[in-house]
Amino acid sequence: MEQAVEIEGVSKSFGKKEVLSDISFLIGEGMIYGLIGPSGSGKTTLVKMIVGIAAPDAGAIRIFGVNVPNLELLEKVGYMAQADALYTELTGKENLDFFASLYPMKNAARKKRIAYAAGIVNLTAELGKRVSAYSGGMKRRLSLAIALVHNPKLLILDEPTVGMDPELRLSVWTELLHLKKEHGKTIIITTHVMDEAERCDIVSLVREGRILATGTPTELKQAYGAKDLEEVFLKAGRENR
Ligand SMILES: Nc1ncnc2c1ncn2[C@@H]1O[C@H](COP(=O)(O)OP(=O)(O)OP(=O)(O)O)[C@@H](O)[C@H]1O
Repeated sequence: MEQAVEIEGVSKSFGKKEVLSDISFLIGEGMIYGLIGPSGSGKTTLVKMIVGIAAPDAGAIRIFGVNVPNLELLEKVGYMAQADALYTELTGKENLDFFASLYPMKNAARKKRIAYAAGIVNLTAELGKRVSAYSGGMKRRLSLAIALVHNPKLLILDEPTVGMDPELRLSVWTELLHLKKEHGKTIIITTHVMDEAERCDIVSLVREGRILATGTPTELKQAYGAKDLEEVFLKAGRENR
């Protein structure tokens, strides 16, 4: 299997506080890879370094064999940050148009991608409204559509379903699974929600800047004799104290 992402010995400190400590792992192409961990464990910092918007103090990250950061990767990566970066005075459609225009796409293709991305997050009917009138969940949905709009090979989603109702969460997950299965996309997702972690092919449990354990949800549950990933997390955490 080709590696979509290679992370080698990555560390990061803010001042005296080490928030990531010698992290290494590989993400195979076509995987849904979950980074699971409590608030403050370092998931967002790690994700920002994979995207190339923060630099590690030590170590290296490669995406599709290319060292991060590299402009060549912009087209290949879709990133949904935890805080929505939207133009609130513009409509949803104008936001999508703007972000899509940053990538080389013909007009007709751009329109098609915008319609597709808006449909996935069930925002088609609201695209004409200004974002300042959107709810928190709608903003999250628009951010996800923006991450998808240029048809990237690698999607990096930082807590994408926060603020979404269960029905929409389910439909987003259905679409993520479809993107993986039918289009071979690689998806990295951070979450606190354990039933979302269960849907990932591989999960890494992150705590205090370290990876406690990595495996398929089934492997992890077997290895720790646990009934669910929550229990795996608790047991792995105790072992590492
Ligand atoms: N720019 C920064 N300056 C100083 N400290 C930071 C900065 N960014 C993150 N941190 C610290 O790094 C640690 C890890 O934060 P990070 O946001 O990566 O965690 P997280 O696992 O994504 O948490 P959450 O799920 O709440 O977003 C925290 O202690 C945080 O306070």
